[in-house]
Amino acid sequence: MPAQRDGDPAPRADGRVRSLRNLWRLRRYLRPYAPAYVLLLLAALAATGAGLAVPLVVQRVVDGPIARHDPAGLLRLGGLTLLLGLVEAVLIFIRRWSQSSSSVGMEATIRADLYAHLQRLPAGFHDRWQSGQLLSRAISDLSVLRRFLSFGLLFLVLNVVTYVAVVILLIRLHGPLGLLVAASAVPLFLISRRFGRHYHTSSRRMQDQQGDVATLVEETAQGLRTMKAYGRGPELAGRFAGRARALHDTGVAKGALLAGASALFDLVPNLTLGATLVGGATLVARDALTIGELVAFVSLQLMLIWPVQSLGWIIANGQEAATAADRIQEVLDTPPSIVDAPDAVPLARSAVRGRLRFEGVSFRYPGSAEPVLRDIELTVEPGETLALVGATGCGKSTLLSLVPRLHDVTGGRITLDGHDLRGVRLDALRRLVGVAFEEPTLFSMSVWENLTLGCPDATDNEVRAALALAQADFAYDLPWGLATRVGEQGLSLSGGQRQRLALARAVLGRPALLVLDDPLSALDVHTEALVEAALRRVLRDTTALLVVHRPSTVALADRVALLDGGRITAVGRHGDLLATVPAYRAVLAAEPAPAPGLVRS
Ligand SMILES: Nc1ncnc2c1ncn2[C@@H]1O[C@H](COP(=O)(O)OP(=O)(O)OP(=O)(O)O)[C@@H](O)[C@H]1O
Repeated sequence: MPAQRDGDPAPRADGRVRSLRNLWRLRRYLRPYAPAYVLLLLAALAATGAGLAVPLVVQRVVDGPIARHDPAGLLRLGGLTLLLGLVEAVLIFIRRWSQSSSSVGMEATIRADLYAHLQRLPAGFHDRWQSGQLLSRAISDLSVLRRFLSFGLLFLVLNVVTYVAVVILLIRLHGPLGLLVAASAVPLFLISRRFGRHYHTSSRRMQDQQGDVATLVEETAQGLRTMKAYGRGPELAGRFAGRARALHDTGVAKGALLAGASALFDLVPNLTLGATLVGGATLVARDALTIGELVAFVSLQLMLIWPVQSLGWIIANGQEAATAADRIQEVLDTPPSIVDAPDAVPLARSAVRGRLRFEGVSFRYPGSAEPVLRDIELTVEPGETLALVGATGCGKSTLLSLVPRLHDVTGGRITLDGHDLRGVRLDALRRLVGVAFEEPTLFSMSVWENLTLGCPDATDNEVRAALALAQADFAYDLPWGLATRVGEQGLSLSGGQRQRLALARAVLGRPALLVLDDPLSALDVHTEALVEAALRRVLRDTTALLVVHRPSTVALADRVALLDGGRITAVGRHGDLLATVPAYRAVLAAEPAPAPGLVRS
């Protein structure tokens, strides 16, 4: 669910139909398992048939060998009953075995598709969606679907078949009594419809609330240190308790709905059984029915109790699965907006000189009224290093994010050696561009894997050179060297260490374009000087765009561009701008900002 829709959703009137349609759309995942499903359905139906045959054999035992005192006949029919029981047990084993392997396989395939799709979705999608909502869809919604595919769906088919078969047998045994049992389907249908409607609303609410709780737990785990430092534990605990209580209340309401429906599903077959017992006994007294037929009738009717009683659970499971399918399709139906154009070209590293041009570039975040960037005209020549300077929040990181196409421009175009970036294959573009963000994210994998993320075939020497450049040789001294697994988001490393690893990752493989967001901000003065000296060597023959906050880092750049109010208001050498542009001086030297109009454009 997008972040804006935090809280209880308001299910729309057509919600149930849409959910069921979404459940039906997942049938493509069933296809590879069709043979297994046919096998398990046949096994289940045969097992039900064997089970249904038992009361009919019992009828023959009562009316035949028992009435006629025939021990040989009793032995024969007793043996047949035993055989039927054995066959039923074997068939149930086959059903359960093939059922669990198919449903687990389907769950894994849907999860893999969901994960692959999440990766294809642009950064803008992830900005809007809470990660807990995505987590709960990938984990708990898929488990609900697995349960439905392995039990709910099967028992829905099986129970309907059992119900119809038993009713036909009952009508054949005694027409009027059989029709009485058949008539009990009417109240069952009405109860099911009403229950299904209410349960759908509750289950959607509960699954969304589970996502909200997952989001809060995830945020708390990530921001634990900030939370503790500010002593906000009790407040967050209060917020968590509120959401957990809402989830609990929905769960209780859902449970109450299921309990009410289950009681009715229990009552209807028992009332019908009472009525047929009275009617059947009367018929036996009038010799219109044999005792054996009555025993068979009642035994068969008893076989309806479980299918009807389980109806509440099956409907609940089906509704939850439909809601889960709805929530999963909401993600799968979001089209990846940043994709390869049909005629996209794969630019090879060797063919790239590295002339980067922003031509009338504008950018507005989805849902925002105002553009963050307007009419950006900027050229970075091959091998040149251009620093972007500007007040906080003026759009520097946004401008950088347009180069590897994390977002697409909403106006104008960006070209690399004259090629519009949207016409370059994404995989090629992302190999050409080395990126280090302001917040250096490391994944919970080894240092080596983190470093070679964009360059999986890097050699030992290349990695060593990148680490040396970023002054990150400390990685070799970690307990297992480069094989050391860094914790979630690299939290076991200091901010400066993480930043140096992220810088090494960006420069590894000598990309044609380097895009660095304040790459030295977390380093001490001494390390900064060392990294700067090494970086200067790399930057000599790489086109680079750097976001810079500190005057010391500006020294790395050949030219500087000042971003102000979403526009480039000055471009030039650091010394020149410092001397002639008061706004530039204000940003870098913490002088008071000049009045508008004094800025050179
Ligand atoms: N995902 C987003 N959705 C909507 N608005 C955003 C998003 N990310 C950033 N913004 C807005 O865009 C503007 C520019 O943000 P950006 O991060 O590019 O600024 P910045 O110059 O890099 O700031 P800083 O120097 O503090 O890092 C800000 O007003 C910010 O609120």
